[in-house]
Amino acid sequence: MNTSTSAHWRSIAIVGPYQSGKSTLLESLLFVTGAISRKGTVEDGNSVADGTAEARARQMGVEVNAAFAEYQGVQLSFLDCPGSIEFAQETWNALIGVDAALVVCEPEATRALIVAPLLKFLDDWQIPHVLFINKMDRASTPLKEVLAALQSISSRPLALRQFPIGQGDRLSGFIDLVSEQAWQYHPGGPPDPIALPEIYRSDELAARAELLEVLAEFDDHLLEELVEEIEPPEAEIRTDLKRDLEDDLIVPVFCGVALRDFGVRPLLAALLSEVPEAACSARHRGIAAEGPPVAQVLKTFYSPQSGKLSLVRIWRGVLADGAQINGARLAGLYRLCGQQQTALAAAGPGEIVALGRLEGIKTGDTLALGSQETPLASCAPLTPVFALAIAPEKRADEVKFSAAVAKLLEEDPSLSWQQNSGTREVVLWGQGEIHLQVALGRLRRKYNLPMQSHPPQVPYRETIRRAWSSHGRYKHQTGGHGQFGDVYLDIRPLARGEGFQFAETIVGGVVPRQYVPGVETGVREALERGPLGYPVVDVAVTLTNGSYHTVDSSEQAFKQAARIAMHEGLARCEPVLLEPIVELDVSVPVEFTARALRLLSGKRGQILHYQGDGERREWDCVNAFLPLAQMNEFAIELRSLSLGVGCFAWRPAHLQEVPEKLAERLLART
Ligand SMILES: Nc1nc2c(ncn2[C@@H]2O[C@H](COP(=O)(O)OP(=O)(O)OP(=O)(O)O)[C@@H](O)[C@H]2O)c(=O)[nH]1
Repeated sequence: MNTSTSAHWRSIAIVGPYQSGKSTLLESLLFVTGAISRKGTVEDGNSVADGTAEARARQMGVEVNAAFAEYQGVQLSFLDCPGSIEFAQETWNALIGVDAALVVCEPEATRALIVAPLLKFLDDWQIPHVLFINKMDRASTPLKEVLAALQSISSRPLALRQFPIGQGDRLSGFIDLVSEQAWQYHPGGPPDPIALPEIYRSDELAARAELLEVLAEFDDHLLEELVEEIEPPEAEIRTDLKRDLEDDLIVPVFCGVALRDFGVRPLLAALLSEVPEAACSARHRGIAAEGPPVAQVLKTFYSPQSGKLSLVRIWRGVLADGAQINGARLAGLYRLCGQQQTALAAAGPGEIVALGRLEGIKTGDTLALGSQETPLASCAPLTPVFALAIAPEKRADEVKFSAAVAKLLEEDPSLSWQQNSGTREVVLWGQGEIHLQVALGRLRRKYNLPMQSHPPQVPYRETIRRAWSSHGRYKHQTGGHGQFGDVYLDIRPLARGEGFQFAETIVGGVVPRQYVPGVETGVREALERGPLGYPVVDVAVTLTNGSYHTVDSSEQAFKQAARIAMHEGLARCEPVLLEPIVELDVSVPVEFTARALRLLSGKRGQILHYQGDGERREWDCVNAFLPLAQMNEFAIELRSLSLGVGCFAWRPAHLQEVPEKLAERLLART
């Protein structure tokens, strides 16, 4: 293998909505290229992409899978990415390291919107992409309508490359709109050339004219030819197609049936001839052609055979096993194809390989050999929106818990965890219930750490509505010298968010100075658990009076007296329950705005305002307050009402009184 030239490498991420057929398409691509001799299926759990137990159990992609094929002298790296929005971080991280994305979608106009977040990401990062409309054997909507729906969410013009012959279960072939050659699908082999059926002639001409018009937008010479009704040479069209994809100006569209390998060969041919070469992609990312090796980590994972592996895209130079990179020594360099690892001595620009045991290196990091390299842009971790309280099933496992969770988080940057001091729970945060259940499954399988989980407790607080002057006296006689403390405390509510204030207005030394800290400690301790059972906030306490005993008084005795005064006083101050409120920025397509607003209101949310999303046409951004207790359900229901594309960012806002009836119900449960 020649590792010094990038001309023979193409790396392609296979992305698209949940269950659109990405893994099936990968299987077909590997079969057609001869990388595998027998096709597996997702249902049987034996496809290349069904590597992990979690993916097999759920029959869905839950992480990026790398595969490799060599075809017509070109080495192809494929990254099959999960489609579920809950695993979007995996997909985003992988996308920044490829030459192009192959977006697989279904032939349904009503579901085109699901592709919108993906297309936005590709546009934002200027990643060239090709669309493959899969499952054409099930298409019931005319292709024209599907294309119109997809065009409405793509900022780049779509360039249809094939016109299907037949529809749905009558699909029999396609017409290549560049060569105008018609092909008949041939189950189990390449398509056969056929004469262009006359009944398709006018549709074909119209579709071809549209393709040429799209290309002419970026080529004045072609435009002149079209105006003068000169038939452009095929070579000119092909040159335009290659250049326009390289420059991310157009989105070529192919269609087929991945399950039956229909349309996969012409797609492959276009990938080979039109996807930018590795050096071209590096140039677009601003990486100079000359210089020491540079690579970027697209994914981190732990494998039973090799320990920590970092899947990297090599942008420049050659990496050799054993080399020093970012202060760590490369211990193993592998090409991946599903679960198969092939050890290599070195790998060159354009390749996607796994590097062994790069301690201290994380996903997104830039690896540079030699001089200081400016870090390449990487994806920020997604805001976690769903939480579960977790604990090892067996107490004895608590020791290995932290190390295992640290590895889990290294593998998946969209997870995070926190020890909630108020509720004493360990809370795992992620992108949704399936995401967290997959993470827990991984803890069980990889680290032999069975976990239990449940919805986290809400860190309620309490406060008081009215002031009270309270008296506490602690007097204790135990044989020798006794304990005596006596205090008068004014307890009053503070405005929300003001926390706690302590003051004293003692005159005449009725409580000696050295005992005042004891009083404050007693007050603070009493506030840790108020009459309703939760920490008390937004309270001011003033020590106004008291008395002492020259022998029996101590700081400890005054602390006890303060606790007594607080416990008795707080109960008379009309304690009320407070709940944490978060502020949300919800993004939804305009057709779902009304339902999102209703969902927020139905969950006790308070809508602050909403307006058009500055970044996306036909999307709204709703700003609202929502009780934290409702956030898990909100995350699930928002997705389900918006074809999975509605999303939100959030931040803690403030505490707010729980409505009386609800508070009664909550308190009755505790
Ligand atoms: N009829 C038909 N079914 C297909 C085709 N391609 C895939 N499927 C089926 O669609 C389902 C989903 O296919 P997958 O390949 O797992 O889809 P995926 O996009 O990889 O799924 P995720 O990674 O979970 O998003 C499976 O039942 C496939 O058999 C196709 O061309 N035609």
